[in-house]
Amino acid sequence: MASFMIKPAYFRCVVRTGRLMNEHRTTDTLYPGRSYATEGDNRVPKIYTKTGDKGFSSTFTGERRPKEDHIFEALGNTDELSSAIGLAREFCLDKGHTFTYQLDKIQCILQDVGSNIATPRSTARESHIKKTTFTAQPIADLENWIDKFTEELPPLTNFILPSGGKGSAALHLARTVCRRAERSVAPIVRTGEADPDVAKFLNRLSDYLFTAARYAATKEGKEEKIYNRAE
Ligand SMILES: Nc1ncnc2c1ncn2[C@@H]1O[C@H](COP(=O)(O)OP(=O)(O)OP(=O)(O)O)[C@@H](O)[C@H]1O
Repeated sequence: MASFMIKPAYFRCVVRTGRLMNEHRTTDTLYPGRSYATEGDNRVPKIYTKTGDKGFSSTFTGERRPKEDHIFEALGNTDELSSAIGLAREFCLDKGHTFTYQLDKIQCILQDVGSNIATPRSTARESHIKKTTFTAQPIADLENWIDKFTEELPPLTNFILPSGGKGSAALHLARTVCRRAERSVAPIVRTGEADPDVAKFLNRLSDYLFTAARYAATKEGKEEKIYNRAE
């Protein structure tokens, strides 16, 4: 019988299923096609299944694809993005920035992004689609946060170089990873395999990260380096 457990590995495929041990665990790491622990099963599950050793892995729809498939590329980039945001968040927490709750929320949304990418529409059943639907609300949230930051920022008059303190520089780095995630998601969305709002979210997220980086530098009173053309 198929059942599910938590796997704290690097990519997190969010599966909302009635078969979960705890219904509220909607952002846990769950993998399709696995034999997972069920309620009352006290065995300590192993993190490795070895099923990926030959260079193939599974989509949420159960397809086996080579690890260099554009789906795993996009999943890896999304995962890297969440890690980069996690690091930036730590630096921002150290400085007492009040917007870190937004980074928390974004990391959760990135789980949903991953779930949507991991569920190619061509092989998805209705139940898969239902569990991995991506909504447009997070895009509106990002726009709202960007607008609020912008109200407090000096206008942009020069090219800004990644700088402005550790939090700011880390947010800039996350922005560049976000751009890569966006590039890798583009072909998947174009072929109709993932939701267009996923691409839209990533596009808006890089603007958010840019603005948040500037905001962090401003609040910390740190100088943002600007581009100077070499004479
Ligand atoms: N190299 C990778 N980059 C990005 N995503 C991956 C990669 N490998 C697997 N995935 C995705 O992440 C999910 C969980 O990763 P996991 O490491 O469990 O996969 P695996 O390599 O197939 O299995 P195992 O590590 O147990 O042999 C997979 O089901 C797949 O969707």
